[in-house]
Amino acid sequence: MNKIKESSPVINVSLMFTSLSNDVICRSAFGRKYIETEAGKKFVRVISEGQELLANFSIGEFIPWLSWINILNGLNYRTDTVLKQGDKFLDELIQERLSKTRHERVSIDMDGIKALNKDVFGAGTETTSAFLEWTMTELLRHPTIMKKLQSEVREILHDKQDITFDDLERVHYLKAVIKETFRYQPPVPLIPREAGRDVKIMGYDIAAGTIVMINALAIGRDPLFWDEPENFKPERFLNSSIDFKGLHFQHIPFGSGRRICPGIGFATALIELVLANILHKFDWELPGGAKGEDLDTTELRGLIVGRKNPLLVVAIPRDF
Ligand code: HEM
Repeated sequence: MNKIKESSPVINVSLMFTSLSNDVICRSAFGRKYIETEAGKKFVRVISEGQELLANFSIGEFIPWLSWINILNGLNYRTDTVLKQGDKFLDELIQERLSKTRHERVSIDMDGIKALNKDVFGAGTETTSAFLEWTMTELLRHPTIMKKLQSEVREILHDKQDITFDDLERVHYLKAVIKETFRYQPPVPLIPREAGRDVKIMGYDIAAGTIVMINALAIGRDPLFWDEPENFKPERFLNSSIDFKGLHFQHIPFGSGRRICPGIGFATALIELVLANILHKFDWELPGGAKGEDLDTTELRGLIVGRKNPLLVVAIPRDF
């Protein structure tokens, strides 16, 4: 909150959300912040490039005898470089931690530790910051919803500075806004699955081993399940039991089944806390009196879909 106050009136909130989720995940996964170090910044770039590469079309995966194309177009080289750079950062980090910690009953090898760290960092940072970006985008595009949400948060929190998890039990409209953003703009729109055996789904034969993409974005905007799906309307969740915890298949921003996102509780707590804080303590406007409806909403291409262009906003601190 202090960083927002100290920054110039126009804030790049995209950058702010990225460094915030990096800090929180690094402290949980690695035990300390890394974003301010050169190595940490490089690792963030490596993870971003890794996400971008994952979204690339790799012809060799679909037509194995054409996999030489991945050599010619540089895909193999880029993938190899990214993997090596990520490995180097984690090697150094783990060695540093091992030298400082007493490790008596360690039953996990280096590759295991690295894989877990990569999983948590890769899956937890960009998803969370992309989600926060989209929530602020939609709130700025819908000033009435922003006002209603701020009224709720401020009525419940009064002049309280430190928001606790107990306070978050009572912010029902905030929870509805979060569910609606997940429906309207899920940070992971496509969820991959591999068919474990030959199956027939809705008349289609799917052979064992086929990769199937489940389109969470399209499901979230399907008029079969949702009223006015193209409108951002958090009220739809106020008297509804529909949640995103994997039991309601029309709303699956975290996936579902045995591979559902294990960070769902972590992410939800973080998102609620961040949004309650920034909406309680600041008013938000677009620079130069720009109107919300004109706000650019171009998406970044990738496995995790955030905004293509950073979100620039004016933050006005509230007097308590
Ligand atoms: C807004 C935030 C987040 C969203 C939208 C999100 C979404 C997802 C989705 C859709 C999947 C694939 C699930 C499936 O295949 O059914 C996934 C997997 C995963 N997520 Fe998240 N996630 C978020 C935050 C986090 C956080 C904060 C962490 C860790 C602290 C995390 C850790 C993971 C891991 C490790 C996997 C892989 C699980 C596996 O393959 O078994 N995620 N996430």
